[in-house]
Amino acid sequence: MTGDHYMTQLGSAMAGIMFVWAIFRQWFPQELGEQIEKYFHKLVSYVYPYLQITFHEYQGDGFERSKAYVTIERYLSANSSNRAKRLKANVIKDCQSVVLSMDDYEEVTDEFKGIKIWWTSSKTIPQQRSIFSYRDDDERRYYKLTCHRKNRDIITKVYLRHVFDEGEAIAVKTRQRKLYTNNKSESGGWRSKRTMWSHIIFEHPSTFDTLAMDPKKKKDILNDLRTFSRSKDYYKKVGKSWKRGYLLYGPPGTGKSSMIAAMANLLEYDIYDLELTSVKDNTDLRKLLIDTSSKSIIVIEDIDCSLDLTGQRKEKKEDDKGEEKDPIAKKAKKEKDNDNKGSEVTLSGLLNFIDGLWSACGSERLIVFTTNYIEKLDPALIRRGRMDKHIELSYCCFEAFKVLAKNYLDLESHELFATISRLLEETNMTPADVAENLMPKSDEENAESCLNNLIKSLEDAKEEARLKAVEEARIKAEEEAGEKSEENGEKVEESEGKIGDGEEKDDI
Ligand SMILES: Nc1ncnc2c1ncn2[C@@H]1O[C@H](COP(=O)(O)OP(=O)(O)OP(=O)(O)O)[C@@H](O)[C@H]1O
Repeated sequence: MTGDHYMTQLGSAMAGIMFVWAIFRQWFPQELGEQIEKYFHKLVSYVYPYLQITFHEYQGDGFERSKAYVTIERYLSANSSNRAKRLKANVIKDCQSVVLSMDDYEEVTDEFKGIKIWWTSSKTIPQQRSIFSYRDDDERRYYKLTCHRKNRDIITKVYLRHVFDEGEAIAVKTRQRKLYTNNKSESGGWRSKRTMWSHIIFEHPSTFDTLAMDPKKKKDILNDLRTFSRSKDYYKKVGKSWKRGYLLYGPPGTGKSSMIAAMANLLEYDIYDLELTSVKDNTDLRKLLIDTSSKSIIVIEDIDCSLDLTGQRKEKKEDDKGEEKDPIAKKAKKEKDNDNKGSEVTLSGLLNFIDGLWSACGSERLIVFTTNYIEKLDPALIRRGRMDKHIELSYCCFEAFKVLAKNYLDLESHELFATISRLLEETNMTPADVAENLMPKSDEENAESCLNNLIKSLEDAKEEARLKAVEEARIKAEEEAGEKSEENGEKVEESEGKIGDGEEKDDI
């Protein structure tokens, strides 16, 4: 019999004796009972110098699994399950991977700073239960930690912290990331209708490797993001909440959404895609903010179109039919009106959302605004400190094209690259359009034909731009000519007027 096994057996025997004693204790006079207990505990501590800590899967009447239990489960799965003889398999991430954990009544050992720790998995089964009422979820599982009592302090203060930290780190690595969006909740009638987050699994393939942009700019953004994610202590030291604002601006199709996905993939954050027009008012906005988690990116796309944030509300359409008499129809109309009523979020509400007191709840968050028209935004909204980094995503340059050629055609160089480089300098084309041209449309197309397609499109775009410029110049010239002839006309009238005046004078 091994020492470990002896320890477990002895532990079980002690627990058994305690159980029997609890039944018979009532038959003993109180003083005698206390004496027996005192000496029994002395005996236990003499023959059984171990400390045991139990972590139950469910606590009290709770329906949610205890966080400590789940974290320990993850820690043991990663650290000790290879030593357990019987394992349970849990499939995660849509059948993409399997996580193994200890099966019931298994025991594994762990070592921490030279100290041995035993972990056992067990379960309690309710006593009164008919065969028909048996359900697997009636069982209540628990983990039991056993260690030598002399190590009590280091185990309770240091080892358990280590287990929880490691378990949480594993959770971050293995969790399925989510893409949230806000919808109006239908429950509770129109009075309590408020926006709530709903989510799907986030699986966007965009990364900084696939993002086509100036490499220097890309490196700068990567450094900024990595520094941010490592700066928990720094933010605490300077007294700032741990969040950072990014403003992404540029024409449609230059990669703003792709960059947000790449950011989330780099930092392993969730995304909250906030549709401001569906947010009822500032209170609703605050509630949504409170419901976001740490390690996330809160995105407001096309912020310039989201709301009229200058303080003016869109005029409510008047119903021409007049007051509704029927109470049911009246209520339905009221509900409809309420639904159609535009968002009442104001600029100050949004500013509060970004950097007010409430914005500090939760931490490690990026707030990203995107716009096609930076000049339309209120300066207060995008000043540094709120939107810490302004990133312009622009038309495709040659360096960005090289990334796309590598992604789409597996090409690092080609004799046509020189022509493409010249044309990209002369013409504005978005990375989205370049990518579309590089994508083979049939089995007959190869890398060279795709490059030729791109060249043709660039030449067409160049010609289109030339014709547009000529047309604009013509219109401008016509306008100027019109203005001049108007001016001349006025001058002639003026001078005729003067002559007229003179004639009148002469007549007098
Ligand atoms: N910089 C880029 N790098 C790689 N792919 C890009 C880039 N820009 C655009 N694309 C491609 O074009 C598609 C559209 O780009 P994306 O939605 O990111 O642009 P956007 O700037 O967010 O546009 P919008 O302002 O209309 O929302 C993407 O799916 C991607 O395939």
